[in-house]
Amino acid sequence: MRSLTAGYRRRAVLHDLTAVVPRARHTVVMGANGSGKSTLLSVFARLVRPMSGRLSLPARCALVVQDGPSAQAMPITVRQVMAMARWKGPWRPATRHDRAVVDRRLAELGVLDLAERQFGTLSGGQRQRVLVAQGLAQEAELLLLDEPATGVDEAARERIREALAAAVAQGTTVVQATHDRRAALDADLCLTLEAGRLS
Ligand SMILES: Nc1ncnc2c1ncn2[C@@H]1O[C@H](COP(=O)(O)OP(=O)(O)OP(=O)(O)O)[C@@H](O)[C@H]1O
Repeated sequence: MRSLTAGYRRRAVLHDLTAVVPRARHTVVMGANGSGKSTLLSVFARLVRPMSGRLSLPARCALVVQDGPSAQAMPITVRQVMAMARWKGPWRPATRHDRAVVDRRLAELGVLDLAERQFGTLSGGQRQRVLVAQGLAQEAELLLLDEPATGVDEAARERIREALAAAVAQGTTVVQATHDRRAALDADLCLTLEAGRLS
């Protein structure tokens, strides 16, 4: 991104950001509440359009949003949440390969045994792991995660760390917004936002 400015309606939240996010590496975005981390991920996910500046993005990206009431209210099973990750259109049913990818990702995050459960009945940490598995199952070039380790215990956090490291080793570019200093230490690059500017 070069001289990137973005925000909502006419109000800029991110100001004049210039940085290179390295391909097939793990980048973390840190900063205080309201500094613009989620907004930056939304720009990368093409949900928020830049007001000015330049941005070059890979074709396919996946976004793991923060768990919240709307996710919990979905009346669907974990397996159906995962099916969304592999959805290719109404006339293209899931293949054996799709099912294998889903099972592998659920197992990787330690939640395969929850596959038939209603998503909304899981604990917060279990839902969070399913959402990370859903992001990974999309096999996108760019994987964006908004505070994926919020509310998860140390063992689950470790699973998420390992799963993201494995994805990076396989060529995925991972960008993660986090308040977790440990995640920042493990990352290849740390972008720090202060009131919408890179510091
Ligand atoms: N949909 C929206 N419409 C208008 N303003 C928004 C919207 N989303 C975020 N903002 C504003 O943009 C600014 C940055 O918010 P953002 O959610 O990007 O910060 P953050 O660093 O992710 O915060 P947190 O650590 O609390 O998740 C805040 O002032 C916020 O009020």
